[in-house]
Amino acid sequence: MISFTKYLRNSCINCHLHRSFNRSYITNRIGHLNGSHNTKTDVFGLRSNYVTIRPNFALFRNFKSGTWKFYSTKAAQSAASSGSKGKQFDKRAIERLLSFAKPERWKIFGAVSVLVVSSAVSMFVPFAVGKLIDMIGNQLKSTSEAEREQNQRELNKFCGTLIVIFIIGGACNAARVYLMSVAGQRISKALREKVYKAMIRQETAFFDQRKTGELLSRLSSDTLILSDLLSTKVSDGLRSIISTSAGLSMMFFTSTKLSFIALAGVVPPIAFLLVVVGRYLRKISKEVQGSLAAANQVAEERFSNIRVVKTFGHEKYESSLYTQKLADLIELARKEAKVRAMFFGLTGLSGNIILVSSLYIGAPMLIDSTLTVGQLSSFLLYAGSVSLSASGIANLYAEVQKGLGVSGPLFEVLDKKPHIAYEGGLIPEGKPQGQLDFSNVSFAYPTRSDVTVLNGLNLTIPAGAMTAVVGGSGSGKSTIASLLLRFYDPLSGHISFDGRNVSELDWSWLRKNVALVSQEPVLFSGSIRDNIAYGSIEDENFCNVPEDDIWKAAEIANADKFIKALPNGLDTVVGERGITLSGGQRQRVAIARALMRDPKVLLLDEATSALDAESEHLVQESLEKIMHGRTVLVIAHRLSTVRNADQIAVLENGSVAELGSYDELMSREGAFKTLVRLQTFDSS
Ligand SMILES: Nc1ncnc2c1ncn2[C@@H]1O[C@H](COP(=O)(O)OP(=O)(O)OP(=O)(O)O)[C@@H](O)[C@H]1O
Repeated sequence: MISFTKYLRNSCINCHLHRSFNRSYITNRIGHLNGSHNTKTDVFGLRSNYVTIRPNFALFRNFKSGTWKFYSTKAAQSAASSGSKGKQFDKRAIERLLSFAKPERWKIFGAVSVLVVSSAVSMFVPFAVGKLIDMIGNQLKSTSEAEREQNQRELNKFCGTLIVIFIIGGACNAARVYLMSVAGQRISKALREKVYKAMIRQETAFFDQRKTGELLSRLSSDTLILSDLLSTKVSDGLRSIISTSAGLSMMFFTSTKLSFIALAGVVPPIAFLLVVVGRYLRKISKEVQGSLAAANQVAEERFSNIRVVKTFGHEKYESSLYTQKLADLIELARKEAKVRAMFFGLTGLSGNIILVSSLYIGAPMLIDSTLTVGQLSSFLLYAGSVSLSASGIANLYAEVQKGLGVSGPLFEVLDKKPHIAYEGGLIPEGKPQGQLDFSNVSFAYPTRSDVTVLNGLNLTIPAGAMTAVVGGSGSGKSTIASLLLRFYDPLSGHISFDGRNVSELDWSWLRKNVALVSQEPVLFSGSIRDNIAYGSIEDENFCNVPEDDIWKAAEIANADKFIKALPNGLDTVVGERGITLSGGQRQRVAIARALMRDPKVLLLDEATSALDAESEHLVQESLEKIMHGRTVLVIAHRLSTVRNADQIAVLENGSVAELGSYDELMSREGAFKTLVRLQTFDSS
């Protein structure tokens, strides 16, 4: 892998992506063709990414097997245009889609069984109508009273049988709809569960690279399209297939000659259209979903930051932005509608052509008595029903193409293995001490890989002591906390906890022992009780956390008094992101939440910087109470807060420029003193 990376770096000198090539870039989607960016990663229609390393060759990586292969780019492109590998992808994708329906197989089997019965009943109708017409004709032609009575008895008997058959058909139809919609709901639930699970386990970089609206769209609308396809659409499609086959058989049974003539001119062009339009619909459906996700993204982001919108009075602008996104969506939907309309118009036209030509050719057959009026009527009704159900098949085909278009991005999420393993890893025995070491750590954010944030950083954070990290804005102070929590992994070097590389440690063990209280803590929209209990490690569902423990944490965090003063106490609902609490109250609830797990290491990302003097005092007091016996790393944005630190590290150009106590650093003419001077000057 390393030699390959170097090879790419050397061969793609114009491209910054390849210059900063690393494993995650290869596994993420990059497509370069002949030196230029090409975002069409699915050249083979397979789950593979490719990069061109010479004008005539492309390198592919198969997502599933993880293997790399060389292909000539020509072969790759012709394979893509011929769609040969695309068919392989279709087959695999369809198999995979069907596997989602597998747990509901008995419901689907039941639905298909009743579907066969209800379709048989529907197909019986034209035959019955033809027979009724002929029976009524015989009745009219009856010459004697006895013959008329006999014909009437037969007619009554036939009508009675018909009613029973129709009741059975109706009941079967109702059962089919019920079973399929229940199955659809359950498939949708299972799909959403799977996708949500896959998403939430991804590393932080995954969320940096994607927008919330896009993820929500995948979760809600894409899964709905697929479950609808696997239940209702498949069931309707099957009904159409059965009706078409039965209708065609009955047409041939009624008159072979008439069937051949009527169908020959219509079926081939329709079949051709079906394929062309289906492929187009698939492409456009993917675009429609993408556009819908973009519109959702705008709404989601604006609603969750509604105060910013209100502060700047940009309601009008935001409305027009959303309207613009909807206009993009409508434009695509209009294209889709046009193709669908053309297609269904043509299928309708073909149905009418079949009807008229059958009448035109059938009339002489009535005259020479090779066909009765009843038979011709049955034939016409069968032809009508075939043309209707054929458009049902076309619809199924279109829906399958749409589903395939949607399934690609969804499968991508399901298949994506998080770079940072969620489970497994080492769980050290005994009580942790809490010593942290950064050894030669270099780091760049995955979304901005060409900007080095930490550059060979070395820092030891002794157990049980307080270390402060200071530095200019954007110098990487908060990044240190993110790396300690393994939101990201360093590009090189390593971070250890009690001498053990954190990348080897069990993730949840690490999270139990390292807690973060950040500048602007976010609470969830439940009650204060729920929010504090969220920090507990004793109870997985946080419902049975003892109230005493919650009060104890609240007391240490100086939150107990304000909670008691609220009419609903611990059960006060805090609103989305804790919006109904003041900044200081939110901060103290967040401290109580962190305390619930009694962490050995406490990361304080300037927890008091956003507060007024009184709140700051309360929060500071609570922090001092909880620091004892823990390793504390304070990420300080204001230098006045670091006087009590055992050591202060000054960050500059991604590494530690100075290290020492407050007095030591102030006695030198160094980076820290310059920072203090700047800040004193600023504040004066
Ligand atoms: N998720 C991210 N993706 C890409 N770049 C990021 C991300 N978070 C931070 N950065 C960049 O990394 C650099 C260091 O950011 P960091 O938040 O660690 O700085 P800081 O020292 O804590 O700054 P401040 O004191 O202003 O909070 C900045 O240039 C910032 O723009």
